[in-house]
Amino acid sequence: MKSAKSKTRLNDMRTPSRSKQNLFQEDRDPVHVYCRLRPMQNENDISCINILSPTTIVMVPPPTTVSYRNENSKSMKYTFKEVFPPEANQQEVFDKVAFPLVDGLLKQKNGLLFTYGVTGSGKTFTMTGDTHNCGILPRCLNVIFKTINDLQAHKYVFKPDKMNMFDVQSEAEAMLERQKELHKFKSGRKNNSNPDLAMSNSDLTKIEGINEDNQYAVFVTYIEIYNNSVFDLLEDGPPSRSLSTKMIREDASHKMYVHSVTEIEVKSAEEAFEAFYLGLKRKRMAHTNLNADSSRSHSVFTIRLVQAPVDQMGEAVIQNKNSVAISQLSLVDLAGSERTNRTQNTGDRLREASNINKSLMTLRTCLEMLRENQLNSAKNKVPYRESKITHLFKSFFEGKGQVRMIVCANSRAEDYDETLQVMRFAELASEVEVAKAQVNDIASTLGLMSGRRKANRLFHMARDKIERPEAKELEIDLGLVYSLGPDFPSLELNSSQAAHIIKELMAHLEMRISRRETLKRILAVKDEKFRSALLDLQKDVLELSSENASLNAQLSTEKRRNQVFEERLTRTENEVLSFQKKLTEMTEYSSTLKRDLQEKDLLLSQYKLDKAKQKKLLERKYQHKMAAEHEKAKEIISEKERLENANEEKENRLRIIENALKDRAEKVPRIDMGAQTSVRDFTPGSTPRALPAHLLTPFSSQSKESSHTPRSRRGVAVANPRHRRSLSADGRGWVEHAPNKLVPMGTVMKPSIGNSKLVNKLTNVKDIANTKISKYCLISQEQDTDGELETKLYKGDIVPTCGGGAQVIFNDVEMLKQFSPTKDRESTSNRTSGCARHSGKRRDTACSPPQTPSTSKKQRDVLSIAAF
Ligand SMILES: Nc1ncnc2c1ncn2[C@@H]1O[C@H](COP(=O)(O)OP(=O)(O)OP(=O)(O)O)[C@@H](O)[C@H]1O
Repeated sequence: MKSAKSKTRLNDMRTPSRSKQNLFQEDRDPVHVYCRLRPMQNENDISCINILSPTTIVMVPPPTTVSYRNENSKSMKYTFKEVFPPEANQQEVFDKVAFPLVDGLLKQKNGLLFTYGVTGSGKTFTMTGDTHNCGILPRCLNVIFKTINDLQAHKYVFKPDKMNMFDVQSEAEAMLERQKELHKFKSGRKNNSNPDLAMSNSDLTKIEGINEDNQYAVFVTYIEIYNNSVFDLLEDGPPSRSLSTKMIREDASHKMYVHSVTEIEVKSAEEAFEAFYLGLKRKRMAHTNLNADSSRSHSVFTIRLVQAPVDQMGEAVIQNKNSVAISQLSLVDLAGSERTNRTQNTGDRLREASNINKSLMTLRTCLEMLRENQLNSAKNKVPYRESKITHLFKSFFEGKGQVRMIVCANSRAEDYDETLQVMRFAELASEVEVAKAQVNDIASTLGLMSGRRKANRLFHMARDKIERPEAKELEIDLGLVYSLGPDFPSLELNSSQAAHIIKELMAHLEMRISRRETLKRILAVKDEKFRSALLDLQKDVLELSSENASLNAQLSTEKRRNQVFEERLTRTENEVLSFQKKLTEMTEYSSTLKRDLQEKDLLLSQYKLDKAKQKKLLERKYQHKMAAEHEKAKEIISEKERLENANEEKENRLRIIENALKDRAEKVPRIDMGAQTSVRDFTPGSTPRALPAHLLTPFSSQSKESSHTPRSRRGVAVANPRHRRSLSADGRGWVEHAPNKLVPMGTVMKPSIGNSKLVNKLTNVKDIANTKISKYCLISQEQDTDGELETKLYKGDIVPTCGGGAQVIFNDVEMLKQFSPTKDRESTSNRTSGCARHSGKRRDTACSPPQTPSTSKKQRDVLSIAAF
């Protein structure tokens, strides 16, 4: 539904804003942006890009895309220099986009062409092509070599000086290098032709109007920018070797270049393409090592055309470095932009993707800044250095030349969101302007006439004609130049005037003799001159050769120094790079630590808040408890007073009974004194046999003692039958209540109750409201403050209640603890003072903890009364 709606809303379409201000100045050219749509992979795919005109497309957001949701389903219109439909072939694209750049290259203008787009949109196809459809790169090479075919300088006449410029070598030096190369060539060279890529043989276009008085040479470099590091793909060595990183530097004319990159001089399109394929193989190998594929890096193939005028004779290149003109065409296949969350990349792939996106982002920022500066005459610093690709492009955007961009797009719906970003980038790029290149006619500045090469060619043709066999028939009399005079007069003596003939002959001979003398003198003079000139020359030669030797020595010293400086510079640059890397890592690490610290601070403050809350809660609880304890204490004191009063009353009554018994005993005659035991003979622990059991309570002895000695709980406790273990489990019925499973402690003294009923839960009142059961014991195990396991037995009497239930009156607590005999004896002895020890293990009874008697009593009195 929504999709149909969006397709009908062409009214909503908007043309991207473009300020025309200052755009078409005479000396500036905008970046030409072309759009190429690739064919759909599947017939069923729905296209989201429609071509409105040869220069305009409309992007219709499919309903599944983020843009559809965020931007109110608006269709977007984008305008380009030209739009290539899916049916457009490689030749068309080359003719419209790259041919003008090649034309410029041959006429000393720099050019940059880059393909940009989402992964799989056809960038590599457009730039390189495949087996049957060769791309822009091979076509450019073809046209270049087709044009300069006869005008090429001999190999090694131009030699890179490693500072992005070229030296001009003499023919002899160049020949020497050629011979060296021939030797290398013989010793083994591999065929680098590629079965997957094709060179176009059909393209026989030749560019007209180039300077025929120049000699040309073509050099190629091939680099890739992977994870923001530059690698030389034509570096010497086997393809499997890992590549070293290169620096980007600025040359004397402020052009950016890759320092110490391998620059190969190529003499044919095939040779150039072979170099390209060698680099491609290297790239694939390097990426296989990194477990990645080719689209994960930006690759830059640069063609540098070097040209210099020939001399006056039209024969050889002028041996002057300043007369060399260099132009370059960089063909850039940018890595595909992609959304990392769509591709679900992780690890190395995620790092690659983020580096690609970062560099494309920097490119975008640079273009934005440039446009801003150009539109508002501002001087904002363009951040070229933030990424290697923009750093390398700096000379194109800031220098002079032509910049072309092909936006490759896949019209399928899945790519819509990313393609939209690409289109926005393209829109931005088309608003940037680049200064037009100016051509310098070096020959005219050197005062050379045009047509030198042509004249030289004609001269050679004429000489060839002269050297042909038919030319040998021509008679050229060189004898006249050095003759001693005219021919001899007639010597025939056949008349009377013979004397006259003799005179003439004599005169002729005298003239010849004098001429001979003159010639001899001239010869001698010339001979002398020649000799002295030869001597001078020899002297000069000697001087020059010694000078040459010293200059050579100086040169080699300088070269060595230069090399040392170069090495030092490279080392320093590497160090700077590694320091920068470290700095970035450390900055990242420090920001991670800061984040951690902040998180921990937050946690700590949260923890402190919680603690404060807890403390307040505990304080409130403590206050409530204390209040309750005060109340309880008051109740206990009053209960105690009541019990003491009752006790006193009982004692009084006992005393009365005792007195009465005494009186009776005195009155009754003694029958068997041995069988009777007097009350006075009662000692704690013994059982008076003659008295009724209910009278032989501790109270009797206690009361007796109390009349003589001050009351002491400790004394009582020793004799208290309740503290004897044998009585812990007397013959009465017990309810043993163990809510939790007991941990076996392996003690000698185990809580063991004979006549007992074991319950885990007290849910049934019949468990205790039973006439056979009168005692209750609650068993609990817990850790004490030292972490030792402590078993407590809370004992009490079961008293039936009037409602038919029962209540337990707790009256005793037994504790069982274990200590290691080796554990901190002193502290243990302090802690266990007043406690019994049994072969390293200790058993406490209810009064065992070091308490004052009153505290102990209090503890017993405080025992709660539980009703069931
Ligand atoms: N115009 C076209 N005509 C025919 N096939 C094409 C066209 N464009 C692209 N293709 C095919 O689409 C596939 C992907 O293209 P290509 O490798 O050029 O994409 P890419 O944009 O370079 O991707 P990456 O960024 O991942 O390198 C290739 O198989 C290519 O042959």
